Amino acid sequence: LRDAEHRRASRIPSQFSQEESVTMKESLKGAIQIPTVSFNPGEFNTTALAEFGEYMHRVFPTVFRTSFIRHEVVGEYSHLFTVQGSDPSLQPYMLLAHIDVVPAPDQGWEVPPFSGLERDGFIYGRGTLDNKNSVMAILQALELLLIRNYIPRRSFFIALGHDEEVSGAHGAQKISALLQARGVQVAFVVDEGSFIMDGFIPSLKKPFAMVSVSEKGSLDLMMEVNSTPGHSSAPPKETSIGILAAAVSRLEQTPMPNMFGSGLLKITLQQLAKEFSFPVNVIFNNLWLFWPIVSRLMERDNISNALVRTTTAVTMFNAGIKVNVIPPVARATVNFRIHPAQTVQEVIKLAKDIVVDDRVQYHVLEAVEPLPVSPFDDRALGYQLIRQTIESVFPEISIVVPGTCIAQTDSRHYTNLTTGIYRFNPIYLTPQDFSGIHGINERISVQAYEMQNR
Ligand SMILES: CCCCCCCC/C=C\CCCCCCCC(=O)N[C@@H](CCCCN)C(=O)O
Ligand SMILES: [Zn+2]
Ligand SMILES: [Zn+2]
Repeated sequence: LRDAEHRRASRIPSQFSQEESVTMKESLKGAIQIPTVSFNPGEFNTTALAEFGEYMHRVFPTVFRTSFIRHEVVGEYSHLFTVQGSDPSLQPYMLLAHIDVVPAPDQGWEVPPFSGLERDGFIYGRGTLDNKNSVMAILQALELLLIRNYIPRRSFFIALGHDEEVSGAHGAQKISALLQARGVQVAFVVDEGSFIMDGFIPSLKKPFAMVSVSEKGSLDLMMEVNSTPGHSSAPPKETSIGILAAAVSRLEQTPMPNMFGSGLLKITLQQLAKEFSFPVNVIFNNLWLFWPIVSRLMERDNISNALVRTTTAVTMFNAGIKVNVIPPVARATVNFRIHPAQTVQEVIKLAKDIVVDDRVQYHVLEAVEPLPVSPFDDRALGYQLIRQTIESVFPEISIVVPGTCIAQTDSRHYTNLTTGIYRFNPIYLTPQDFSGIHGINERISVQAYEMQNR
């Protein structure tokens, strides 16, 4: 297609037809109803994952029968689509999303977490934000474009992992190795991991788009205390549970150092400065002077605190076998999210220096270093394309800033294919929405989902 024709053919109209709107939201609901839960590394709901594969064929028939799209199943349940563009001189890019979700017990939900029910303009359910919205929106947009005779100029890949929530070892890692073996290099990758932030900074009323150009590392550290079991009627002064509880409490009470001065956060705030009125704009423009006060303020809130330091979350604690038996062993697992200015080894040392108890043994279950910073200057193709796309789809958004993703994403498995790794979901997110991710009442507004399909 010539350029003008191509532009005409490839454009999705700003309004979807009534029928398209209904189809797209019903398709998302159907996806939520398939419980593709990842429980532990290597422990997935394989029946649901297989069903999800069949479901995609059913709701996106055009994607699967288009001659210039190759579909491959990788690692049994992950999916790789290669969409061949008309201009082979352009380096391809890649869109990522994941099919699996974290578990969701029914308690506390307004509607059952795998019902996909709609209430007051929202679709509820596990995966509506993390991350079946992206899986479905990417394929839905492609389906609609293909129906409108779209042929892309630039080739691209769509990689849908099935075990992101437990490591990505069977999905993303295998897809990345497969593409590397084929000699593929991509211009950039776009994954989940950031949003249009709405209400995250109290003095900023206007939402802003944050594209994550880096990602915190993580460390799952299991701490173990052993003690001699015996009759609880003649207990020792401290049990393994007591010793471990004290160690864990010291970790919780002693936050890791504030790293505000090192890293991207200063750039994020400087770029945001013009969105604020006096005096915050002056403060953000002069962080060399005001950083001590700003870094203190950021510590007050759980989300902004996660941007200034390595966080410590005690997520598992197991001990005891019977009420009248002194417990032989107590184990706790601590999940650290490592600030990009620190390393795994530094965090292990800091943890040991805080606990200072040689009765505690440490076992590293999983460790990932923080990710490098992807380019976000004027010549960075991926960043600039994402920025321009945000500005055109959301004209009311006046600023796009680079940031750091506080969670982990599958994109970390693709550093062998590109240096341009960007994390952004085109959705408005409030702090309340954020609490639904891995929490209760995860939901997406029908309107926001429709926008994600543009
Ligand atoms: C001054 C700016 C304030 C901005 C505040 C930023 C708020 C951050 C908001 C959203 C980030 C959410 C990211 C959602 C992605 C979730 C991905 C995820 O759950 N990944 C898992 C992977 C586990 C892999 C096994 N180790 C995870 O990180 O646990
Ligand atoms: Zn996710
Ligand atoms: Zn998640």
